[in-house]
Amino acid sequence: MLRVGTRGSALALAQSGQIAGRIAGHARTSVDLVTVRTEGDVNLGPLASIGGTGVFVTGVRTALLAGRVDVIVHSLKDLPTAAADGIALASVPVRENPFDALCARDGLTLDTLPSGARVGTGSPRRAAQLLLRRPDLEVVPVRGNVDTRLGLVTSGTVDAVVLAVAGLARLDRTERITQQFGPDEMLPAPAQGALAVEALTIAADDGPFAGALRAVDDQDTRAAVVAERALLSVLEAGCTAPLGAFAAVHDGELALAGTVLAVDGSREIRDEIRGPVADAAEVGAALARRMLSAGAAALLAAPRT
Ligand SMILES: NCc1[nH]cc(CCC(=O)O)c1CC(=O)O
Repeated sequence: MLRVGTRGSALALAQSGQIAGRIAGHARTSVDLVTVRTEGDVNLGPLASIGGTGVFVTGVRTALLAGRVDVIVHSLKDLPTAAADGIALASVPVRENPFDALCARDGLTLDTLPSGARVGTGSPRRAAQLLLRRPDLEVVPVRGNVDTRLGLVTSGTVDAVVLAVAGLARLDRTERITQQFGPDEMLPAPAQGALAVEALTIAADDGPFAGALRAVDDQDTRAAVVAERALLSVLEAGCTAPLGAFAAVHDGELALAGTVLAVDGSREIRDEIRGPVADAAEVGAALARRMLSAGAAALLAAPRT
């Protein structure tokens, strides 16, 4: 039996159940999904005021450290960049669609939304990139799960919301997408669309599920998210910073694009780099240093309103 710790949201259950089934299949065993309620699920205040996205992770990690579960599954973009003592990133499964999508009323797109249209997002990164291209839009802060946000469009509270394609796909809601953004329109959050499977370090190296965890690990996805998260970490930007990053492996080479913006979309520092897949962390750090030379720190330090 593989005991899998996860948050209890519909999205978390959908993605944890799927990857747990793959790991258990390799280990020829069954799955017990153990749901953990976290501070981020209970407290629906703005994320920045309750300790950032780390609030989703701590409770689930506690279950792992206490031995109540064998592995835990998170959205990798919700995982703080700092490593946790005794816990290993045992597996990074192949990433699904990493990009964001507009889910608007009446089939509207970023180009056809009327001036003053209300677009719901709680993400400074999404807000800044929307306003960079359409300063005439009104960004409305929203929180809650994927269906809650889609419901705001249905009810007419907002004209559109921006959500990760991966989350919409895992919940079978892609029919609500009116425009998929490419990297030129909106760079995703570091590691968006990727999952993280964590295990105790000793178990990841040598436990009964070590082989199965290695079998579902995808090296190209791991290199891409390592580069994206190295950029985030060297820029010392938290999860609420207006920062986007996207890396992919092409012909054996890693290509990474990054952006840092003023929250109101009035300024952007954007750059791209290529480098060896084996040096993913250094590729991300090198791009971060270039962006810092171009003035990124001033944008990240700007007061958030
Ligand atoms: N911020 C919450 C969150 N964390 C992970 C996803 C799903 C997409 C993913 O796996 O990155 C979402 C929803 C969203 O951003 O639309």
